[in-house]
Amino acid sequence: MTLDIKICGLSTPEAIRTAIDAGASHVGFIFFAKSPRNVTPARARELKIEVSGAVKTVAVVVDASDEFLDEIVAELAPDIIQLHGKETPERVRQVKARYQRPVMKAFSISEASDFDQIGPFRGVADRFLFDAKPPKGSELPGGNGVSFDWRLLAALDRDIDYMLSGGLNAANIGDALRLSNPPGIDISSGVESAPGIKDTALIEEFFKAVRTAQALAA
Ligand SMILES: O=C(O)c1ccccc1NCC(=O)[C@H](O)[C@H](O)COP(=O)(O)O
Repeated sequence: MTLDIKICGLSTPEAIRTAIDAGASHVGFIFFAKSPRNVTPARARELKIEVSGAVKTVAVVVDASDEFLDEIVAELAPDIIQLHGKETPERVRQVKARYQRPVMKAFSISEASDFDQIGPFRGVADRFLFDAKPPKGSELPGGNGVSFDWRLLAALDRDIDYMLSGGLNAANIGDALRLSNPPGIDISSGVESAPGIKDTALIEEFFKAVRTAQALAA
């Protein structure tokens, strides 16, 4: 099975090129004003020029209005919309219908019972993204660099398609893959030198660690 790898919160052409050259399958753009990774729809359109081949663009939004999503879709034309707020199954349905694109719904996980939330979204969202619960006081629902217990994923139905997210980095991705064997992984702050600043050496190091872990598992 091919492992999908999403590098999220990209905001420079250099970081996008590095991520794609290293083997990213997905690149994510954050549309959330409070985030250090925030980009405007117009900036995302410029950055998309760097995205080549089969690499998919992901628009990450938090409880976004139709007006804002209209602008993002008009500018970026993302392949996937990632809903990272408190969107309901009905809202996921609306977004899919209005924009005719797959939706990845994010959930915060800290214990096994947190997976109960996904029930009403099964067959509605195209994919899930399982992220860690934000630390107390964080203004960001994602991009916090914290992990949850990856062993919890072992209890999930095998037909659930998801990306593992939250606090991944070159040092821990080997353990994460070994313990959860996910269909996809997602990383943001683990390849940054400071909040919102992607580091090309850390991106390359992350992919190297992924490839090493895959070779060991083969
Ligand atoms: O990254 C952000 O700033 C962000 C802000 C608001 C909503 C979602 C956000 N990130 C979504 C992602 O998909 C991140 O890659 C994910 O939370 C993992 O981040 P990290 O723990 O830093 O690897």
